[in-house]
Amino acid sequence: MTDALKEEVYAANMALPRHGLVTFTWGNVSAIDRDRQRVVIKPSGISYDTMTPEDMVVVDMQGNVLEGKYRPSSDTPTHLALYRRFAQIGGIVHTHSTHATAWAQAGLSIPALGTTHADYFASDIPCTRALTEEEVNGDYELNTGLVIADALANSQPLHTPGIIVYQHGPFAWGKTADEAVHNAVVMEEVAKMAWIAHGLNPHLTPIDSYLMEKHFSRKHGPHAYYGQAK
Ligand SMILES: O=C(CO)[C@@H](O)[C@@H](O)COP(=O)(O)O
Repeated sequence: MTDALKEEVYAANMALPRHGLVTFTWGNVSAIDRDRQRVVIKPSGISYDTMTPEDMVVVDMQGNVLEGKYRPSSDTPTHLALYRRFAQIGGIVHTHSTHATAWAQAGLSIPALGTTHADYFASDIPCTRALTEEEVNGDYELNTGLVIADALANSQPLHTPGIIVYQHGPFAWGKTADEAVHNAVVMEEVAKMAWIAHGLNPHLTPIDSYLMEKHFSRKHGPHAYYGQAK
């Protein structure tokens, strides 16, 4: 595996504590080398304080370790399920960032309420359904990826590059690991803004579709975004 991708994934993982998105060893970032069908991901349970680029783990698309002295992140099957389903995705982030996780625990999608949201996400940030007892007791991480993929089935995943898994937490993605981290930071910020806005005005309404279209299209080009009421 080229060391460049390990360096990129290492730098993206180190951005998680820097942006306050993780505590202890929570969270993980990966990136895919689609030409070689390999994924580089954070090692499981290793402190960000001591982590190095050489600690990044390289796995094949079935999750077999190809390089690395540590176990790959416990969420590796979730990352792989998304890479297999969505060819546009190049990097994935999972965190337990406080406000996005709170919306996940409440079972509520993060509503699109303003232009900060609309600059990055073309709709509400959906909350998945609950996993069934069988899905939880089976391969939980793989089933989490499949539930996310099903929730995104009718959308362009780079138009809303994030989702919250019910009673678990946020996953974000992008064309690169760095873009995925950027989207994860924005997701946490708009989750916090939406929580505060709801407290200020429980009767607030979603962003108007023409304002959503104006902002998202300005950054991402014309698109048929989806999901907004009105
Ligand atoms: O969500 C969880 C655990 O619930 C994991 O993302 C978190 O503990 C990080 O695990 P890894 O260190 O990536 O194996």
